[in-house]
Amino acid sequence: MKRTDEVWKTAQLAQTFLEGVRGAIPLASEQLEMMLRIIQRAKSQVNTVLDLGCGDGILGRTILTQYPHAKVVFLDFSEAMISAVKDKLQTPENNIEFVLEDFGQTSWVNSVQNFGKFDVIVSGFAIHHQPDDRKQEVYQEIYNLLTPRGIFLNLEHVKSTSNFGELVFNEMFIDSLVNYHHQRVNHQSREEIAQQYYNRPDKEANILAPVELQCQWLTEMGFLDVDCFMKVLELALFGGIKPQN
Ligand SMILES: C[S@@+](CC[C@H](N)C(=O)[O-])C[C@H]1O[C@@H](n2cnc3c(N)ncnc32)[C@H](O)[C@@H]1O
Repeated sequence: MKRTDEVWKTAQLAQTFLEGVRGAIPLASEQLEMMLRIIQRAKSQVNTVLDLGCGDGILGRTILTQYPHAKVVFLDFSEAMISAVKDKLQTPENNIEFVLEDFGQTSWVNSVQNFGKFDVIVSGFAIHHQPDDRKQEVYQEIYNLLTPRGIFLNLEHVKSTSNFGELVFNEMFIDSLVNYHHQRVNHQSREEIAQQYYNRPDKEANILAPVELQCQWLTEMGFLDVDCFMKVLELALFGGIKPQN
């Protein structure tokens, strides 16, 4: 099967996403707050973190604000994204690692194994580029990389269970893009922004799965306390905890 996710390796898409889309994601700050709240409740100590498909490292960098001494591994297969993390971290500490790797291939695990197991693994809007079989393998690989009681949280674009839900999601996202761009003195019309949204180069790379199904996979794999902790239409924060033994 032809891979559609590799469009993300281009510097142009990295720039478009980071400058024109990431900040427009509806309820983005609430999602980050919820992620931190769940991690804080699940873990009294966080020593090691993996941000899988990190982009500019927004998830890992948010965790660092609460756990500044944690070792954080930022993994992405786009060089442009890895340099964006480096720029945004400003003063890279010794405890930060960057890994240029493709988690679509099972070999990515070898590149992070030498950092030991992780207390927290987070991923944002990245795993949905994999076909469902590979998504499940990635979740199993994540499970194997966690410490006992380690937590996995996936902030993800998930599939609506109805066309109606998809329609409402698309409208909400376009409204959010319009507000975001108009605040930045980009006065494109709603129609132009909607056109760009429906024809975006990464659209074909989305292989969405319903959050209920993905939570079921995690439960069957052995994760505990599996839940969809937050969901607004197609944007969901879900995950689970690896058992002690
Ligand atoms: C939509 S962006 C999200 C970035 C970031 N996690 C966030 O929440 O803003 C998806 C990211 O996943 C990365 N990505 C997609 N597929 C990947 C793969 N197979 N291996 C490594 N990185 C991947 C892309 O390069 C991109 O940085």
